[in-house]
Amino acid sequence: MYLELQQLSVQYPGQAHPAVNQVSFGLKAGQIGVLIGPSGCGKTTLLRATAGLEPIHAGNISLSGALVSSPTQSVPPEARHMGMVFQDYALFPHLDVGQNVAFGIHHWPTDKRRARVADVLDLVGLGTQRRRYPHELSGGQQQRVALARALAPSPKLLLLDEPFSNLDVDLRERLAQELRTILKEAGATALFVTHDQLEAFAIGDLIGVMHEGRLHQWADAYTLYHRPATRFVADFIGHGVFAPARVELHEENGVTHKHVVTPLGELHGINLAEQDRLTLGPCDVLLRADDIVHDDAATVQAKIINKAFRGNEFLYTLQLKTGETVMAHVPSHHDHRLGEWIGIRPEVDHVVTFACEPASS
Ligand SMILES: Nc1ncnc2c1ncn2[C@@H]1O[C@H](COP(=O)(O)OP(=O)(O)OP(=O)(O)O)[C@@H](O)[C@H]1O
Repeated sequence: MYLELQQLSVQYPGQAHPAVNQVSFGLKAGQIGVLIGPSGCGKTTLLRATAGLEPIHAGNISLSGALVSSPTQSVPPEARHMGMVFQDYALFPHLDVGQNVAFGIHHWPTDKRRARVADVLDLVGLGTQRRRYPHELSGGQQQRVALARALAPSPKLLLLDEPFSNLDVDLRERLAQELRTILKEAGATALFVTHDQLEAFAIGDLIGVMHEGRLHQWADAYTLYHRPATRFVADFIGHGVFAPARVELHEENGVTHKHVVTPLGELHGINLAEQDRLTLGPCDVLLRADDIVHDDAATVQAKIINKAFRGNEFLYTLQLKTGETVMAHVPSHHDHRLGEWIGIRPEVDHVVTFACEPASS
């Protein structure tokens, strides 16, 4: 691995619990990793430890085969050759765009420096803005200047901490796509922190979900969504609910299968690898909004108790006769009223179950 964190723990003085607790993951050169999790889960602390800005208490961090952090050894931040981009663009207001971008390479020979500034400004789409000052630029443009400045010295690793959080939602989504393209073109290895899933999905090759200092899962977006390793990940990523269910044996044509009995009916056709993972008996099954199909012919009826228009579809919150609540994505031409009963059936590609948890009061 190019960047490797092993059993990393960081604890602030006077705090009862570590802010980062035994976290391990790796990135290959050129990969983009994203850390996502609720406020206070330890994302920024992990990023700062990687940059060498926080001492670590256990474990180690290595970059490009060299140890940069351990409890007894720490390469100073400036010697790690990492670039950083934060949410406040931190541009120098009295320097123009070109001078801002040249800041980290001021010791380079003039010709080489000019060429590099022009290259990275082109890369971020600001090739014609070199002479402008930060206050003459939009927030999105300023953030691209900050990115160009961080990329200019060709850092070994780029660290980005919620760089778009001061920007409006539309711009954030566009910049997230652009950022991925720019980083891939630059061949940069990057670690990005956000609390926004869409941003994480748009940017990351690998995404780590953190909660209370722990890394619950480190995987690509598809796996996080379809194979969440913990209840926390299942809950945090995507819309869905846990419904009480039972894994039972079922015989058909002399062959025994496992199937899952849910309040919406039985989930059949579970592939063999998935069946192996299922333990017989009671469980909670994850039902995502896209696992529930609206079907007038279905035997299970549910009452619409909430609906949110999302352009091409509605997100309906539905209550079953048995009292459970599920969610469903339904094409937006099926515009039903609140309180109406509609037919639904499960169409689950990946069955995800967890051990039962007592219902919270
Ligand atoms: N300098 C500090 N001293 C003591 N505790 C701190 C310090 N910085 C952060 N913490 C605590 O460490 C934990 C992790 O904080 P951190 O800022 O890493 O979380 P985060 O996931 O980045 O949150 P956010 O999304 O709100 O920025 C929190 O409980 C926080 O209160």
